[in-house]
Amino acid sequence: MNNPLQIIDRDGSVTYTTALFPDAAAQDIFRKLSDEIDWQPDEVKLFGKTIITARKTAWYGDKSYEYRYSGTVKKALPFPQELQSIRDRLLQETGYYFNSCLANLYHNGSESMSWHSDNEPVMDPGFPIASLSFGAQRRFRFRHLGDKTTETVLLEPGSLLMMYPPLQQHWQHCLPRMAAVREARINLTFRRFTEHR
Ligand SMILES: O=C(O)CCC(=O)C(=O)O
Ligand SMILES: [Fe+2]
Repeated sequence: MNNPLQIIDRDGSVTYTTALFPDAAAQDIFRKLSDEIDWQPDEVKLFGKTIITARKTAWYGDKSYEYRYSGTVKKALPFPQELQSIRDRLLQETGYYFNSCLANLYHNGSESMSWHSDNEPVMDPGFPIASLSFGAQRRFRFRHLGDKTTETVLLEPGSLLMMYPPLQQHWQHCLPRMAAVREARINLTFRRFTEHR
């Protein structure tokens, strides 16, 4: 693993590490996750209409946590084998034990994720979010809510992006479209769900 690069260092912090998983390992993980994850289209409610996204997602957790967003409720599935071993590796590398994971599948560069912060009340605000990338390389952007400063990072396959608190209170992020990208990308965001409510 290479040394982490500091992307943001105010109002929270972001570090980026290339090759947490080297090329061959990252490709192997991509194949396994393609098969293993229970990919489902996402339902997003916008202005009272339900929109089915092309991007697919799946949500995993230690317990069947319920996660409400955009007018829908999701129940976490138990961690499958490959995802479990990736979580073990993250614990070993970062010292953080993540009890949930949201997986995203972007079939090509036409699929994206718009500006948002991951500040849902059910997520532990004192815990970082770990984001892993496999498959196609995509740009990732941050925008400060106050002064609108932006930062851009290219997310390479096998890389690890760590977002530390209180980043989600001050910055938004997005995954823009990249029309030229033909290949699929898998993203895993490991999070800490609050158990006591
Ligand atoms: O695909 C990505 O890199 C980001 C996904 C994301 O921001 C999220 O799931 O909250
Ligand atoms: Fe996010």
